Amino acid sequence: MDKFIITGGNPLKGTVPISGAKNSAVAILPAALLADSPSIIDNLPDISDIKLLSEMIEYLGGKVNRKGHEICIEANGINSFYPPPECASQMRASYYLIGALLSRFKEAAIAMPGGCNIGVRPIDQHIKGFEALGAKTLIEHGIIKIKADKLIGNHIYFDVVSVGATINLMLAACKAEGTTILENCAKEPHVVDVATFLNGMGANIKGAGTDTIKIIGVQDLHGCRHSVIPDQIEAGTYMVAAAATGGDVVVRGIIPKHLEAVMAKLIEMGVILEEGEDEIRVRTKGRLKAVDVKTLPYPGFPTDMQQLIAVLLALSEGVSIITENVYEGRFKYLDELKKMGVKAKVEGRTAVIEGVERITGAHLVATDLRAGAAMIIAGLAAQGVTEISHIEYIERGYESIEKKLRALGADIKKIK
Ligand SMILES: CC(=O)N[C@H]1[C@@H](OP(=O)(O)OP(=O)(O)OC[C@H]2O[C@@H](n3ccc(=O)[nH]c3=O)[C@H](O)[C@@H]2O)O[C@H](CO)[C@@H](O)[C@@H]1O
Ligand SMILES: C=C(OP(=O)(O)O)C(=O)O
Repeated sequence: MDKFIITGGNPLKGTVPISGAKNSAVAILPAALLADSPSIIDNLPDISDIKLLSEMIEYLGGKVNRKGHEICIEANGINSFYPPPECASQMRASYYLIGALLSRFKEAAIAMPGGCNIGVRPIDQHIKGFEALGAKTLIEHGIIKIKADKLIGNHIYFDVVSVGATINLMLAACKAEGTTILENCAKEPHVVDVATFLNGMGANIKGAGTDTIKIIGVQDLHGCRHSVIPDQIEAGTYMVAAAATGGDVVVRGIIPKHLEAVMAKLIEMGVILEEGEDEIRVRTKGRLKAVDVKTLPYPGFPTDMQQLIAVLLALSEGVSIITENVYEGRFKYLDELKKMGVKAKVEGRTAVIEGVERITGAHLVATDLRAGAAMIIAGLAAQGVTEISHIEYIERGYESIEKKLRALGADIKKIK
């Protein structure tokens, strides 16, 4: 089992390139299965979720050819609709194979998705949507079996704002007969990115990025070229790491607009930000101030940044309150951080964090992707040595994190 060993105390300095967005890329690969000719996707992040998804597509009979950050996907050879359950259950985004296979082949059988253990993560809204298009579903022995004679457009209202359900229904509806209207949709940048890719393939999707998406079904989709948008959560991670270590870092290759909620909170804390066209410079002067944070769907403060900003709040002056509105189980990591001297109390969906002046290195277990990244930031800001195990969670979503941090002057190494 690999571990990260971090000796804290070095302020991060320099420029860090941001990779393609995990949550966009994991939907775009399944979307490519809808086309009857190859698609070429670039700016693909080199992360384990993408490797696993590529393996599942190959297992189904698709051709996947990856060179660095570019991948070519050809789906005409697909002859199985049953990805290995042990793979599908390892990651959240395997649920996009349901929408994609249903759309093109009218059939799929997929293990219930896994992903970060951050609370209850049902997929009832996905299933409600598929059924509204005419599919029949059966869940047996942990496998979702879904079939349709044909898919017919419908009016679907989501009871909760869900990224996964919004994207999955775009996948399922874009080749359905007639028009589908999706209401109460997620508006995250990755929803827009997937719609852009599908429209590039010949789909007719309007309104992605707003509450209502209209999809007029088309018969055929063709492959196209697409570049994945930058990962705003990876960018936010390095921004917080820069601030937590009192560094001076330029986060480059990003879309600053996607980070507005994160920037607003950092500015409120006293972080100095300079925004360029595709970059943000992050610096600090003196101790940061405590602030309250409430997570919300986009354009609100992203839940995926909650664990990361918590480390900064833990080192700030005063008491901060975090309200986690998306996942009720996303505070487990605070128990690990307490080993470093972090002061926090959790009650339901609220965490009260009392800022301390210093934290100290400890042996920590990464409990999920962002928890692991938060532990890295804490280790970089702490006095002494921090050891983090179960880093496979971190590698699900961060490309070469230790190399990028080392290039910024961090003392971090990966050991077997
Ligand atoms: C692969 C991927 O893109 N993962 C992201 C995606 O996860 P994911 O797509 O799983 O998250 P959703 O947006 O669907 O979940 C939002 C909320 O809706 C609830 N819900 C969701 C679907 C459903 O059918 N029923 C239901 O009740 C969930 O329990 C949660 O409380 O969006 C989350 C919210 O921004 C992010 O934290 C994840 O990083
Ligand atoms: C929760 C996350 O990922 P996933 O939905 O893939 O588990 C995340 O990216 O923070």
